[in-house]
Amino acid sequence: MSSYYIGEHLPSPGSAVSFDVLDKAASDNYNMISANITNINFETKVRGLIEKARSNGRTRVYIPGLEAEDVNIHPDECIASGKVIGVTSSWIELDSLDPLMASASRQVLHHEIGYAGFCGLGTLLVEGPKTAEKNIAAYCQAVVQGLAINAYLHINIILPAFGPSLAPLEPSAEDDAPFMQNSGPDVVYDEFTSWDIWNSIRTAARYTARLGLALQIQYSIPKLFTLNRWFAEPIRYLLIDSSAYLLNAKGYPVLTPPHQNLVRMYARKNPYYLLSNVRNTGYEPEISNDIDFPPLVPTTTEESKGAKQTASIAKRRDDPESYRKYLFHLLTNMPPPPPLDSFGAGYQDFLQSPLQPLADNLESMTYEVFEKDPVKYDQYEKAVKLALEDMKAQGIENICVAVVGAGRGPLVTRCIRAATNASVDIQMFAIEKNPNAYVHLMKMNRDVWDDRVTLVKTDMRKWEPPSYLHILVSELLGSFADNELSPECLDGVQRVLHPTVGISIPQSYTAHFAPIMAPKIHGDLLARAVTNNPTDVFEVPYVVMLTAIDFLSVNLGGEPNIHQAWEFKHPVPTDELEHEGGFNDHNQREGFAVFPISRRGVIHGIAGYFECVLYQNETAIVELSTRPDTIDAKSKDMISWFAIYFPLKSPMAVPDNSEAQVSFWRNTDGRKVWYDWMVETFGFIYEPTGASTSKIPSQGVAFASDQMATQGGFAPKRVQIAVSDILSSKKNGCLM
Ligand SMILES: C[S@@+](CC[C@H](N)C(=O)[O-])C[C@H]1O[C@@H](n2cnc3c(N)ncnc32)[C@H](O)[C@@H]1O
Repeated sequence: MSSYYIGEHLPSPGSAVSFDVLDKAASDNYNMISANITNINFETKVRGLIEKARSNGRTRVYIPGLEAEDVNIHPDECIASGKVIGVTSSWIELDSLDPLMASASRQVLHHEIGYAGFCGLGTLLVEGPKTAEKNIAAYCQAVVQGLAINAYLHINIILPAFGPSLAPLEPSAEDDAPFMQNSGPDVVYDEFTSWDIWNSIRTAARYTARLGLALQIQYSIPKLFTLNRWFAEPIRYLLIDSSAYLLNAKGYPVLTPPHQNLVRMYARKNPYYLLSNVRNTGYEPEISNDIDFPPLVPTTTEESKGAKQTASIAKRRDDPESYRKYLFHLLTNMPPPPPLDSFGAGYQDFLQSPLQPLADNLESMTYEVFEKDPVKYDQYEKAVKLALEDMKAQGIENICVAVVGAGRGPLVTRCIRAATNASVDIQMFAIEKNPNAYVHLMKMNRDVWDDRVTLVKTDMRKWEPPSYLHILVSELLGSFADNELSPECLDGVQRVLHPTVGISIPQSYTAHFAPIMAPKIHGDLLARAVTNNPTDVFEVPYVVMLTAIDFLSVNLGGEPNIHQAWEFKHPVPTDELEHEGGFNDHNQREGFAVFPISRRGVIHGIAGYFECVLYQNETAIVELSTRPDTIDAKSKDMISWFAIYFPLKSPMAVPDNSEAQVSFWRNTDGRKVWYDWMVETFGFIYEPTGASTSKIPSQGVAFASDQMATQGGFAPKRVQIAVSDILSSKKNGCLM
């Protein structure tokens, strides 16, 4: 059984929901229908009341509650079947600048929400504002009030994926009205206009999980950066209009390659699919100058209705099922997901506290999860083999290798295999402080390693080996490299390493960061902060499989800008380790970076990653990476680590062509380790040259600013927009 739910969107206010309607959709194999809650009768009644109030010179109107003749649905078996999604009236204008229309619309919406809840509907679709020109605040307020009417109902706002399609076609009569003076300067409609509207609504609704998106897909679809932006949002429904389809040579509806990519991309979010205008579409042959590829914007509204024709097909049969069939075919024939997606299924955007393997003893199941990684252990084996070959070439004999923090022993197995493959005899040690894992190591030694491994149950920092070690192999890395205290542990065991030829695998590791939009995670944290101390919620990092996110700073190729925060190298020079009065201060670090942001958005927090050099010689390097832009080159398909996320308490909006400066600190007092982080945002104003010569910082990619400076006689001046708190995980730091 497939888990794709495809329904038929029936937005006509005329049709009452009955088993006949459901049967009709079911006979075309649709899993559900969406239908208007109220009918044309109700619309006519309300419009009459508005006009009456207007002619009486009133600015308020009272809309009485619903009556039996006003509604399409009743609390019956149809609704109980769970196959009906309610749609509120699309003719209302919650954002109208006409107070009569706005107030009537709000009352209609609230009557419909109340009645939908009474009937037992769990989900509603609510038409979004029709343009961005009007009173978005009034729209937001009506929706937020609506959410409070029924605590269980989920509301999904219908918005087009393609922002410019919201631009008003012609000035409406209302535009002459005196209240127009409140509407401010003209709205520029661009790719993000629709997202701007959504951002206002969900911000006003405090990121509640009960508010989602029904994203409309039409013939014109946005560019990849806009699709990426929507991907970060809660797309619960994909509303695909028949106008998005073309007809193939046989007269069947198919989606264009860009539409197919869109569907495949959003399938990862598991939305419900609703197909609209698939019945009685009555296509006529039309001008076919755009038959091979869709234009970006339909030239007339007519063109956006109904499927496009190929030149060879005059008329398509009336076949509503064909739309569903095609979509189903597309969904069920997608390429298999990448390994991390299958491995992390169910963990997308799920917040976990980072492990503390030093302070806590891990359970077998946790080790078992690590051991499923198809790449990490191969990389370690390669690194150990290279190191052994290099030592052999230098004539070093009686090589001693220790895995420090051996867990259940997978790295020990790999070291033994590397030695066999490098034809080097080694003396093997396995050090583990977790007494339970140690039992498993004993079993492994007996059953797998022929008792050839010397096992020691101790904290590596206290280990006293019989002789110097040539190679210390460890895997103590967290999602931000050093956050599970690898530096502190390796410093403590470094004294056992051979002073001249001893090496550590890994040799070095680096922490990396980037500001991101993560509205889902922010919503989850807000919900947690209702019952928990906000410091414990917002001032701690989380390990998370970041999915519903958007990188706000990208390079010209669309790749995220991610910067290195700092590096640790092992072994550490002895004078650094042993200086007077040291309290682990050599493991303090700080780093900052400037991220140019060309397209507006909201910073919710900082994503963290790591890179690691396991072993490098003059000709080869073996590395690990969790950075989305380098993982494929360095350790493709590695799944052991999700990213780390450092939240901001208050989201920071950033305009087009701005910058975010992110600062990070790794702190320690000799007892524990913690991080501080802070974000500053900057915009640019332009002053005539001569008035100011303030220079944009070099990392700040000069956007329009440098061009203006040279071409138009203006110099850019960097001005601060906002500053976050300094957030600190000190209270919840890692014990050394
Ligand atoms: C992330 S696990 C890796 C386990 C195993 N090497 C693997 O790759 O599957 C880290 C291991 O190091 C151990 N460990 C952490 N700090 C230690 C210390 N100071 N001394 C000894 N073992 C330690 C933990 O108990 C844990 O078993």
